[in-house]
Amino acid sequence: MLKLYAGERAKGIEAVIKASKLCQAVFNKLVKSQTLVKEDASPVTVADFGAQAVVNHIIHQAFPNDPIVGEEDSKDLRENQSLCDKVVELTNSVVETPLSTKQILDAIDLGNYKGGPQGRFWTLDPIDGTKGFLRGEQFAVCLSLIVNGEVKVAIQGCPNLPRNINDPNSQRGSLMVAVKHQGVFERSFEDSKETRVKVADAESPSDTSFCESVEAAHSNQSDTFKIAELLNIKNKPIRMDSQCKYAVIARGDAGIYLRIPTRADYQEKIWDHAGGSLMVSEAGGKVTDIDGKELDFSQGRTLKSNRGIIATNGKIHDQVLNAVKQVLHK
Ligand SMILES: Nc1ncnc2c1ncn2[C@@H]1O[C@H](COP(=O)(O)OS(=O)(=O)O)[C@@H](OP(=O)(O)O)[C@H]1O
Ligand SMILES: [Mg+2]
Ligand SMILES: [Mg+2]
Ligand SMILES: [Mg+2]
Repeated sequence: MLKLYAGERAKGIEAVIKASKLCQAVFNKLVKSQTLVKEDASPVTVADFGAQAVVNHIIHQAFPNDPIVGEEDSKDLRENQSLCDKVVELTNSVVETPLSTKQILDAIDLGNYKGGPQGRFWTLDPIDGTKGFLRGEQFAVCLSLIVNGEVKVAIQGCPNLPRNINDPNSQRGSLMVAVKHQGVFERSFEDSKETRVKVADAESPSDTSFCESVEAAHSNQSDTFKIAELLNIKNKPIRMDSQCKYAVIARGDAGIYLRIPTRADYQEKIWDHAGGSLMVSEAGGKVTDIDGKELDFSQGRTLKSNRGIIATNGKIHDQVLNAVKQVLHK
């Protein structure tokens, strides 16, 4: 008998592999001047648009009734012909049948769904960690399926992630695949052989290391320093862009991922955390916000009822949560 969500899992893998290839192609011939800067000061490149067009097109063909909550929209492309032409060329280099400009812009805008508590929808971050992507470091193509507010399927392509975190020269490229109640698996982009992964065994925070954003604006690094000190963590933090941090927790490379808000008014986006939270919980870990509340993906495009993120191997979650509360409530 076919497993639950087998079709969604397979299509998701196909879409994320194609989008990841597009991102790598852009990186290899990237000209910095092609980068636009959005209002929220996060950069967006032709690869973000192209990857969203590819994934949305493939998902929409396979599941025409499913809405999509995607990070990007086509507004900037509709106002910039040369940028638009580049996105069209790139997209058509990875899809099977060439698409018209209109089809590509419309595919990008399929990502305009508002989300919410009922029914099923996909959420896509075509490139998470755009800044890492531009530096040739970590980024991820993140796609998940949410049903009645619960994340059921997560596919995350991490083209630059070393398979062995302690060996930067080890093979790069990790594709993480999780389905609720079916575990989380890692594979390469070329070979479909999957290996089940699980979180680290550490019983105490001091036996592990923590990871956090490269960008000080995304997580308060002076607070995380104090939290690590309180938990007696001697290892240096692993600073890494993107949801690759969740993959690192799920694979057991680190025991803690902290994302401590730097501004009271920032609402985390669902596409930045949906896939990662399923991966970590399916690997045996735990993900909450900094108040210990479960992440609530039924609130629309953002996690408006949560503040910040704590992801751990599970066993040490309460200890980490207590330390976070102590430091933040001082
Ligand atoms: N102020 C603030 N606080 C928290 N998060 C923010 C903030 N501003 C932006 N973002 C989101 O951060 C996403 C990238 O997260 P990372 O963990 O990769 O950050 S970092 O690149 O390591 O700095 C990034 O995702 P992408 O835009 O997909 O790269 C943003 O959605
Ligand atoms: Mg962005
Ligand atoms: Mg993101
Ligand atoms: Mg993004």
